[in-house]
Amino acid sequence: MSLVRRMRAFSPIFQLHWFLGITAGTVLVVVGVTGGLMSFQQDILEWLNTDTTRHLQSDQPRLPPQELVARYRSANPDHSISSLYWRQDRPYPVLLGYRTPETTGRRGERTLIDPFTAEPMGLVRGQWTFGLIHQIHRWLAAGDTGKFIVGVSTITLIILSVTGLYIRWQRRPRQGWRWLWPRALGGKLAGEWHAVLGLWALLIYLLASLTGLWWSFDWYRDGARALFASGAHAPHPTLATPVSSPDLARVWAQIEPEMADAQSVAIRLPRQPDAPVEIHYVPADALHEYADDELFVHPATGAILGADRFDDKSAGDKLLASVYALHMGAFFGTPGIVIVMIASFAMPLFFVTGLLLYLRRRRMKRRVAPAPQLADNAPAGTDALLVAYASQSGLAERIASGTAVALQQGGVAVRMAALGDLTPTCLGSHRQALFVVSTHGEGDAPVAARHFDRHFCGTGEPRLEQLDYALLALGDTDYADSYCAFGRRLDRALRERGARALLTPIEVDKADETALDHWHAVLAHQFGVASVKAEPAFARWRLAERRILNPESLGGPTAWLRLVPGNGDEAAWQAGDVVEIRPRHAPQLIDNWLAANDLDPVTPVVAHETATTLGAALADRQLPDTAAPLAGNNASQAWLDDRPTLAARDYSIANVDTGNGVELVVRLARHDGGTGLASSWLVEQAPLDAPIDLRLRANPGFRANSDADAAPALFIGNGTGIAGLRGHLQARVRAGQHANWLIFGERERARDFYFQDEINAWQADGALAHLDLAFSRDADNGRYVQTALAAQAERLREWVAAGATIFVCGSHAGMAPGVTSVLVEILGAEAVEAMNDAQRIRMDVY
Ligand SMILES: Cc1cc2nc3c(=O)[nH]c(=O)nc-3n(C[C@H](O)[C@H](O)[C@H](O)COP(=O)(O)O)c2cc1C
Repeated sequence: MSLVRRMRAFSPIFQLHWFLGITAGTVLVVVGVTGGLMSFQQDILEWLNTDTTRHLQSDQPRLPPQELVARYRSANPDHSISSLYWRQDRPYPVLLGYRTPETTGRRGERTLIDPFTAEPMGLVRGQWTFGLIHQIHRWLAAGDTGKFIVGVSTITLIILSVTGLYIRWQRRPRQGWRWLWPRALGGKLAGEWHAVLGLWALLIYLLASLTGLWWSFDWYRDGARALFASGAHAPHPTLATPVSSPDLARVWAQIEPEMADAQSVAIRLPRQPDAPVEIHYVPADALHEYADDELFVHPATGAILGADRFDDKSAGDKLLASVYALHMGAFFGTPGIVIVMIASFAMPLFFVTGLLLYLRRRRMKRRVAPAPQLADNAPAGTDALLVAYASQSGLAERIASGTAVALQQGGVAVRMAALGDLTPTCLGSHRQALFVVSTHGEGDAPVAARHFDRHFCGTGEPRLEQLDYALLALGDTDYADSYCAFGRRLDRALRERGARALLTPIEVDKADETALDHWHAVLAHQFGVASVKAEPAFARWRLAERRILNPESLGGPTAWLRLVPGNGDEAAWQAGDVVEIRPRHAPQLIDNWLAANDLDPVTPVVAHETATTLGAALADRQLPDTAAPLAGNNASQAWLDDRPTLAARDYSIANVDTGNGVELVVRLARHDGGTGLASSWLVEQAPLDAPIDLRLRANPGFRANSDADAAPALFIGNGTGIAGLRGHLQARVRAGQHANWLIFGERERARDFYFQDEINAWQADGALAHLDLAFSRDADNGRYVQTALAAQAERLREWVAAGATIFVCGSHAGMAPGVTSVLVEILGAEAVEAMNDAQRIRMDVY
């Protein structure tokens, strides 16, 4: 079976594993720990009672059984003795079974007596505790209900062991036996330890649970007997002449030589006059300490009437007689007991590491970049204001959501929806709507709204005469031929259907704040609310680490950066998300500009609600070529207030959220006039620890959709596009999703293979099923990622057929259109369109 097919089959098994682990885990922890405590019960009891049992170590001859019985009887004339049991391999009292006229139970009463005096002995210390531990282990100290719960949890342990093995097998690294060993040490690898220790403990858990069921369910015991018992038993002799009172002295005289070096001896006195005395003893060379032989002895003469020896049993009977020894590990001697004990005590470890893994998965799934939450206050029918958005990289969605929340807080009933989730008919049920949409590709709608675009813009039906609307179109004037093309198309289509514009559509070039302020202001006025601005603020982060990834590259330097939130602030994101960073001018540049304009850098001003100096405040403001002469007391402040802030730049987050901040991959942008403001600041100028104004943003077009987790994934990207791909790959590798295929391209393998070690390690561990590299300037491999993709047409078809999602990250110029045309060529335009509609092609291109 190919890897992708295996991955598809794998998911339900994974779900079952964690579901059972979470639900039955607590019971298994209790059963495991109590089982572990019982492993050396005998030794612990002896140790606890050393003062009362020390004399039992003596070499003095012990009283023979008949003497013990005689003395006990004289002290307890109304006790009818039924059995004697003693160990000869350790200092332990004799366990005497008896019945009194009041005894009702089948097993009768038991007491411990001194083997030298027949005086009663109590093993007081610890006995009650172990009794309770035993109760909990078998019944959770809750009778039949507890017994049933333990039984079901034991079955669960079997399923957990088998599914765990299957999961580990599916995720095994390709190389040799390395999957039997954790990849590295460390706290973050809880999952690795969970899997590998689980693998080692697997046989023990299977053994303990398969044998443990013996005591849980009658049907299991009967089934095991039906399966393994031979049915052949030594005949239980009956005496021709009944004996009213056994002659224990004769019996013992007959068997004593055979018992001399036995580990333990049990004598059961007959309850019927025609029954023999039964002797159970464990010979010195027994297979294990529960492999006992049985003798039937004539109660009057001591003659041996028959024997049922462990060695003579069939293999199946031996197995059945060894269930307890197997369960305890005693079947394999002391090392077996120790191993079972360790595995039992390790049960909480599996539960805790499993729970951590589960919580981490949930956290990774749930964590979203901060966006205002909209309460559901929309009444049914037409009265709610519809706020519809179409967003590729999250900006339109965030603006829509901020607008919706602010309006709602101002008392307006609001319903928010993605445009792609609406039908034209659905629009017909609203009287008022706001549209916030961006344009992507070459004048296209964001991917999630393309279906809507095809069916709405152009048909003219149904009519929307009841609808009043306002529209915010996001775009970029660098796309001169298609500036805000989708927004304009939508506006035209709405008007053609008879909808009325509440205001002239507002177009926003490169997230321009002035245009956004205008949008917020007119809406506040239109709906009579105080303010509609609800954009999250930039937070102060810190540059913690920076490394150049491509020293001596033919292209510009590309830096790997790690930024951490300041003041212990919380930050959370999902793979695929982006950060917006507001850049800063180099201090030297500001000094020069201030000097050229004859302004005093230390003039006190207020910026971002903080008192500071003009020089510091200008760091994130757009600087005009020249400043008009400033006069008057408050001139500097008023002038500063009019200076727009520098536009924020988007960067794909290159790592999964582990609480260590965000990682970015930034290339120094070069153009005619020099280097890019933001990139040169991040790559070259900002010193370590420099403050960075940063805002996290959900990136809906590039996050994994809800089905992508379980499906195979193909990652295609070039240059700094590795950032967005790496975030996803890390998330999948951590979640154990190994059906990953990476196609990465840059200039030269020797200098531009970013994250080479990490990628190679994934491949070696089997976490990356395929890796195709395309280095355009390499003599032997000179090609682009789209060429590398075209060369794998067959595999592409197979992966897509298996449900793969395709993630594309990197340049909009060349790479993204090139990849799209190869996809169309290999899969067909219709299939690509269907994949887009199903959100199985995820794009983060720039
Ligand atoms: C690959 C790409 C293609 C784009 N194409 C256009 C375009 O054709 N016309 C336009 O006005 N803006 C275009 N833009 C700019 C986006 O519309 C603009 O960045 C917008 O703020 C994105 O909003 P969103 O994050 O909600 O998708 C493009 C942006 C990218 C990254």
